[in-house]
Amino acid sequence: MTGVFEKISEALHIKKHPQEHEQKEESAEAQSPAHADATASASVITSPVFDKSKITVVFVLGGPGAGKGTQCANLVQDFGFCHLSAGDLLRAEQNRAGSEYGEMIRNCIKEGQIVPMEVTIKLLENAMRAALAEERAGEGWAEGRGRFLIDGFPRKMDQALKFDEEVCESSLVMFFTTTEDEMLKRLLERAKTSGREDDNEESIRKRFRVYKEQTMPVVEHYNEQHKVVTIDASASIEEVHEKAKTVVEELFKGEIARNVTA
Ligand SMILES: Nc1ncnc2c1ncn2[C@@H]1O[C@H](COP(=O)(O)OP(=O)(O)OP(=O)(O)O)[C@@H](O)[C@H]1O
Ligand SMILES: O=c1ccn([C@@H]2O[C@H](COP(=O)(O)O)[C@@H](O)[C@H]2O)c(=O)[nH]1
Repeated sequence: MTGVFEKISEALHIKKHPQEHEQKEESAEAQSPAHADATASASVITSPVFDKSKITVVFVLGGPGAGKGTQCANLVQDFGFCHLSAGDLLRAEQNRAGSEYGEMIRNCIKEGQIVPMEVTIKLLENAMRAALAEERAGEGWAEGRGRFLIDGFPRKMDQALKFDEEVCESSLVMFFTTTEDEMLKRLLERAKTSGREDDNEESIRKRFRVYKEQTMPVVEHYNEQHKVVTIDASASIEEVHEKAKTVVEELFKGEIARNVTA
């Protein structure tokens, strides 16, 4: 029987990477799909696709409109990150001709609901592979290394657990906070030009509710792992940027203080 992940990979036109799970592929047994399903259900320890010692993953969380995307764009300029917005990847998949998930993604986004994790995680994994295959120049990208800002993900506990275990263990969570009133104001302003189907007051209220109910437990989870740096995003874009930049500088120097407010 083909696993859910394999079915989604096929549907998303995702090819298996030659380096993926090298140890598993060396084993003749592991080449049998039946065996793969059996081992998955037996919860045999799996190793992540990407090695944390080479690949830095920083999750960027915060409420809708807190300014995650804005700050990620700044940090790309500063540190040469590859910025992957889970929402952008889902919107691209929604609009991809022939996608069997298009309609489902559109509905979820409009309702502020979370798309089933298999889809989002496969899109992220695929985008990470593509970025690594580019063999980018610049700091942090030599010899199979890479640095990723994963924006607006994980939104739900199942995503967090699966990504860390099977794709790449995250190094840090940057958590941008401001008030709901401020986020609403920013999103309604963005709505004038964004063209996003969920930038309207009804969808925004739903997104706020999902954020509180499903994403806040993710922040709590990483807090328990001492991985969270909270950044007050109420200030100007440049002031928030300065704080975020310092956090990343400290991360790369190995001097970061965890579970702090920057
Ligand atoms: N510090 C800030 N002060 C004022 N406006 C801001 C600030 N940061 C971002 N904005 C503006 O607020 C809007 C939302 O920002 P952005 O798109 O970065 O948020 P986001 O957290 O990525 O939102 P979403 O989760 O909905 O994608 C944008 O129009 C942006 O220009
Ligand atoms: O992991 C994710 C991330 C996003 N979504 C859906 O996309 C929209 C928009 O996300 P933005 O980060 O604001 O661009 C979000 O409301 C969810 O519906 C998701 O399902 N899973």
